[in-house]
Amino acid sequence: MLASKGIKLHPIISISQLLRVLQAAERIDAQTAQSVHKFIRDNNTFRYNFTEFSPQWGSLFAIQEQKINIHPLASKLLKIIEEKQSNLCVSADVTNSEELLQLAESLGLKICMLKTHVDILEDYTSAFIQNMQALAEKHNFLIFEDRKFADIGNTVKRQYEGETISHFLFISSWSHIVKAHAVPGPGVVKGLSAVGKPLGRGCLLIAQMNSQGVTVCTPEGEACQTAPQTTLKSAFCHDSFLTHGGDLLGQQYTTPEEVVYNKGSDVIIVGRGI
Ligand SMILES: O=C(O)c1cc(=O)[nH]c(=O)n1[C@@H]1O[C@H](COP(=O)(O)O)[C@@H](O)[C@H]1O
Repeated sequence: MLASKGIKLHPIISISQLLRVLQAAERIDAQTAQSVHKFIRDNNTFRYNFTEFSPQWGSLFAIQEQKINIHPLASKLLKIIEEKQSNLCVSADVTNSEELLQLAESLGLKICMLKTHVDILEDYTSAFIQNMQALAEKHNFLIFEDRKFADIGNTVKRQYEGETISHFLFISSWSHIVKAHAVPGPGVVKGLSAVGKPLGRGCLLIAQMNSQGVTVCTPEGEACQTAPQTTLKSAFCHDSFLTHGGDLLGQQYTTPEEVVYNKGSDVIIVGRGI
């Protein structure tokens, strides 16, 4: 009705955010917030074009449907998503290896991938890696080390095969997938490929980060095209984050609806929200 009068509405805050703010300011109690949430859920008249969740909306599923060859690891990921009916990747940004293993044990059955930042672990050891690999095997998920490589080919190659912080990380020896910024150009993929391809590893190229004030945006298609055909290609181009809002350090979240329905993401990454 408003649109017919030339008035365009733009949301500035979601009801969930509003409830969080009111509750934090002690203007409403938890019970009221919960009952409003329930009311909205039960009376939601907005419907997407899709009637129920289906991972087939993702770009990888579409590529697979067209019978185009995809990276074996991407294929494995799709299989896991289908088998487990889960496209959830948990980002376990903890600093203690025991805590990380516990997370992997308790969430393992429900996720398709576990994303790690081993460079923030205070007690990284090779025994920890072996335990993590055993859990990935047991619960059928992929390990995705979020080492965002962003340098010339020769440097990332060395970082990927070795790299020491307090211990040698040897990321290529245990992580099924790693991440790289597309910004340095094809060299970064070539460098990673030299190490990862013989091991059957995959690489996700970041086209654009979600953080506030982000300055670089590589068009997604372009980012993927710069990956040479002969090297390991990006396993998927989209990833995103659950819930609205953010944090005080520039993080910005979006909703599963937005990332799966509107952007066609294959996988949703969720960290602290879990
Ligand atoms: O590459 C990422 O995973 C990533 C890209 C991006 O644009 N923004 C982003 O937050 N991330 C990662 O996603 C995770 C988000 O964690 P939470 O903010 O706790 O959900 C962190 O591990 C970030 O490193």
